[in-house]
Amino acid sequence: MIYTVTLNPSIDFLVEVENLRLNQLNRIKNEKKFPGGKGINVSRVLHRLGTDTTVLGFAGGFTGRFIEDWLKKEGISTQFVYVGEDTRINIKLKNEKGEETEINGQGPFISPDQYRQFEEKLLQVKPGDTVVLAGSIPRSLSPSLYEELTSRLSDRGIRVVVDIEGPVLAKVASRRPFLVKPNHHELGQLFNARLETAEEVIPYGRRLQQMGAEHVIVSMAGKGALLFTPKAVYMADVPKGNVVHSVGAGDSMVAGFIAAYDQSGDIVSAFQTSVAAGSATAFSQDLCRKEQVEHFRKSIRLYSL
Ligand SMILES: Nc1ncnc2c1ncn2[C@@H]1O[C@H](COP(=O)(O)OP(=O)(O)O)[C@@H](O)[C@H]1O
Ligand SMILES: O=P(O)(O)OC[C@H]1O[C@](O)(COP(=O)(O)O)[C@@H](O)[C@@H]1O
Repeated sequence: MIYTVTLNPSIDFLVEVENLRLNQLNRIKNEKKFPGGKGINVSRVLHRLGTDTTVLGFAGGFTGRFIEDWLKKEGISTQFVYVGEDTRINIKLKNEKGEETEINGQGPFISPDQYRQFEEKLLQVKPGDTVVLAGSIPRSLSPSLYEELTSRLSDRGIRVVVDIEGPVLAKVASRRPFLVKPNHHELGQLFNARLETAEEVIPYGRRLQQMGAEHVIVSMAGKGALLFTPKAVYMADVPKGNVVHSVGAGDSMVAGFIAAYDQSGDIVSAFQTSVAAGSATAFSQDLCRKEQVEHFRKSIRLYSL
């Protein structure tokens, strides 16, 4: 079973505004609401790809109910711990030029007792299961929580995948997760470097892997993606297409990789599916669908570097 952890879920409020002007009234041209948060997106894509998954995390108020109801309708099992304040709403704003601006909320307060309830549920996982720890850690919880959970779970034979930005990423890498997936900007921030090209990314991807992560995927939006395994480095082209909204594209990569690896045990082929899923989501309003992933997968070329 693949368990995803979203400590800070969200409703993603996608809005399109033409000629956005500050200090004036703007009207929305198109709007959509989706359940969001990295682990939740991973589970939604896993489910679409036919892989069993359970969502863990915290949910509160009317926004928390919106997410839980949506997942239930899609047939995805959830084990949320309920909290007193509302789950956050994240604004994803797109203008007429296709530029995307994100404003993410802080999220509700989690009490020590609520955290204990969550941990009890999480620690029921068994050797052979996969746990995805993804997205920001709420301010009321320990910033070292991902590192601690990665060590505890990995030591028990559980495959741990982590998607987090900031200094926590380096600390988590040293606890030997199965996979980490920063984008090139996040990787650059970690090492205080400006990374734009694959050549620039490669030494830093290697460094992150040498810190302890078994596999590293570095996505570079429309410029391709890199996979670092213990034996080799691979580069993938991304398919060309019209980007509708890239929210959840990175999460779809994580889901595509896990779903394909779960089925085939082949890392390189899983990377191909991962890129196909990322791009299929970027080319969609909501997350990708299985047929799209299968379609794009065929056109992705891989190079061993
Ligand atoms: N312009 C684009 N064209 C094709 N694919 C894209 C584009 N932007 C994003 N993607 C797909 O989404 C994946 C993740 O995008 P990226 O922006 O790097 O990550 P994140 O969503 O984590 O910030 C890419 O590897 C690619 O597969
Ligand atoms: O927990 P964070 O870092 O605030 O990120 C949450 C946001 O990330 C998302 O999961 C999207 O992530 P990606 O675009 O990187 O795949 C949104 O659904 C959500 O609003």
